[in-house]
Amino acid sequence: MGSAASVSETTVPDSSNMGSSNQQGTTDEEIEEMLKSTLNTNNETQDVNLKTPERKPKKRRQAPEEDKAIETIEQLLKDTLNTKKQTQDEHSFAEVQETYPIPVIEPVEVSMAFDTFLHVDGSLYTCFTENGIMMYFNDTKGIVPFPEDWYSQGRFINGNNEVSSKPLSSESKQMIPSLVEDERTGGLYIPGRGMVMTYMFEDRVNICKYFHSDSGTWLVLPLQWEMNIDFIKRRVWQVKEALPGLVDYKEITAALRQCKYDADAVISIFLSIFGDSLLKAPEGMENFRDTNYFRDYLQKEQAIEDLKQQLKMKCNEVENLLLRNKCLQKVNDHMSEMIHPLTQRLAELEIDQEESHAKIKAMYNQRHKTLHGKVIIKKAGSFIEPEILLEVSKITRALNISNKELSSTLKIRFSEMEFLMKRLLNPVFKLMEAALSSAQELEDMRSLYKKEALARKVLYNRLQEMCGNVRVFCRCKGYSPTTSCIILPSDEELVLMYKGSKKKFAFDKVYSPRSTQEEVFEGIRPIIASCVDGYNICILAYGQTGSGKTYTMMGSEDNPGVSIRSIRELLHLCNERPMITYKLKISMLEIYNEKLYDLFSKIPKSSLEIRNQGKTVVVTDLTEFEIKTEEDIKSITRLGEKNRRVASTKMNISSSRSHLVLILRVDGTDKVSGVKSHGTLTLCDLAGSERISRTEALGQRLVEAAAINTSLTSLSQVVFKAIKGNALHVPFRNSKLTHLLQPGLSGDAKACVFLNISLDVPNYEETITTLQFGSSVRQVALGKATQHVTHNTEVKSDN
Ligand SMILES: Nc1ncnc2c1ncn2[C@@H]1O[C@H](COP(=O)(O)OP(=O)(O)OP(=O)(O)O)[C@@H](O)[C@H]1O
Repeated sequence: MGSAASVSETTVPDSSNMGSSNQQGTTDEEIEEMLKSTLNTNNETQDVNLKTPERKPKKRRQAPEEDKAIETIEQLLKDTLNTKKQTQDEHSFAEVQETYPIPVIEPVEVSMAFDTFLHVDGSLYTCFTENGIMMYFNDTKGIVPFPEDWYSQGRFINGNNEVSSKPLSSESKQMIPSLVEDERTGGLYIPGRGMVMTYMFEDRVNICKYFHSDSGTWLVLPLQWEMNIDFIKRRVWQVKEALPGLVDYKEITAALRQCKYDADAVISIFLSIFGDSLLKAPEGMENFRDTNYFRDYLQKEQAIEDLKQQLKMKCNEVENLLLRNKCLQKVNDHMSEMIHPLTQRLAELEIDQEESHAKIKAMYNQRHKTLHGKVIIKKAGSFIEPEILLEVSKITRALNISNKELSSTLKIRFSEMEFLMKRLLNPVFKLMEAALSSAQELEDMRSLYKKEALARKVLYNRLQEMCGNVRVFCRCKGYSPTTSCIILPSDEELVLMYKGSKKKFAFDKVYSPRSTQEEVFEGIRPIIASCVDGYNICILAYGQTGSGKTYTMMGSEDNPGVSIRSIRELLHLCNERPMITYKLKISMLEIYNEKLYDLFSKIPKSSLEIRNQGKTVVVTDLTEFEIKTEEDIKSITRLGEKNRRVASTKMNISSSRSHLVLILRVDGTDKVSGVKSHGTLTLCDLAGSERISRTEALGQRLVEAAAINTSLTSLSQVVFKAIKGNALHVPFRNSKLTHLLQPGLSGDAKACVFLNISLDVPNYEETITTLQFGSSVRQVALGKATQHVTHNTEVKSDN
């Protein structure tokens, strides 16, 4: 804003006028800088004067004293600087002053009164009165007379912010001296405005600062920047709206800053200064008259921002639409692909339809022609209504279509099947070839198997033959070192000592009293296997009562004997040969008093008859049970033992007085070769062999003993001796026992005899009898064993 000021010679800078900070402690550099700036200011003033030639003479003319004073100061400063350069000393300004004291210039009351003229167009001019003529500083022309017509086009403002249509300087002269005396008064040349007086007012204002991150401090915001703050913008706009005559936003912002950003205060100040002239916009600045301009600008800015957002959204939408379009394009392509065959089909159908129409038309025409002879047809009763004809034609068409579709589907299916058949044919051929070769292989293996099986049997029996068809084992019971009469020097020898004499016996195996049931069974296990191959086997236990025959043959449930183990072994062997189907049948009988009793019979004591059937013997009505499992063995033997007649004697109350015979028939059929085999295992627990005199039997017991003796004597003296002597006739029928055992004791069988003896001296007589029996049996050669096999259901036996 313009301000009235007076400049006198006293305002020339000196130490006292440089501001409080320059009074003390100012360095020489600072002083030098200050002096230079003062000089520059003067130079600038001169420059300005040079630039504005009109002004120069006026200034000289107006203030020769001032020029003189300036020259003096200039000279003084130059001298000071020169001296400083010469001495090169860093003396303080005070020292310099001391050395070169500045001459005191008496203040001359030469003052100029400046007024600021504010033109309605918003321009500010500095005016002053020279020789009664109002002059002003023109930026281009320099100092020129104040135009008369401007008086009505603006207002004068003095230092007290008083506004008038006439210059006020003369009126405000009274206050100038007071300002001149004040330390806070200063002068400043403003290009285009001239020399202005400045005064440091103390006032409290709001200051808009910004944070300077480099220095970390708050700095005052430059005016130009401050104008861009929304808060300021709104207030500027408020002022501008109220005073359209104001065109300088910077000026308004500065005023706002001074008035603590109170827009109303600024408006009132401007109004008080410039009056009503600011209420309308200056000519040529109509745009500013539009009070809504600023608001519009803000609104437009906002609108632009909104539009930008909308544009962004639209862009996104367009992008989405493009994507969708792409997808739709794909769908469209796909549909087009699908439509193509359909269109073709439609064209075909249309052709069909046309053909059908033509046919119908032809038929209709035909019918039309026939209608002329309607009477005749009607009479003939064969007239067809056109509607029916049309319906029939429709159905025919539909049928034709479905027929075509069906035939095309069938064609496709046929081609598919043909393709599949072609693919399958190869593997099928390969499979057939493989099956044929497998069948061949199977056949080869079968014949090989037959050969192998036959060879195995032949070899096995050869081995058995080499071992002998009759084997005698001796099993001893009860041993006491004091009372024993027997010594066992080896596994196959036995020495009987009595009254100083020694008798040595040799058998296939001698089992000591410590031998277990398992060990005893192991001795006959190889012979049992022959039964499965179709041989007759006979196992006997011979010995006096209580010598352990029943123990050896039957044993107990927990510790079974030879019979039970043999049946188990047979069962096991049968199951081991899956290529042969076996049937294992068991019967149990006893021979008591030369009579046979079926121990499985439901009617006890029924006597059985023995009949010869060729080379074999058959017991009539003998009960047989099939054995499939071990459980069967247990339950069946339990049943037999239950029925067994047991009579007690003096020597052994649990001793049996009958011969117990178990007969097992093993019938096998080879699944591969069809060969059938028939083997028999006869297990016999003979009755006690003791002498009658020792048992002291009487009555019934004596009859029993006599029967037992008969059968045993027959067994030892008749059968084995006969075999040994190669007699032409063997009297098997002398006793029921030898008759029943005939198949197992004949030349084609294999026999095992267990001699059960007691080692105690009191049993010496009976023991030696048993051992002699065994020895005589061992001498028997049974001849070559014969296998009972049937080839192709034909029975072959070479007895
Ligand atoms: N080797 C042995 N080890 C242990 N105990 C045995 C042996 N031999 C037989 N015995 C036992 O001796 C007793 C008589 O045996 P066992 O009944 O077998 O004789 P036996 O010759 O069958 O008589 P019998 O002719 O009167 O039937 C039985 O209690 C039996 O358990």
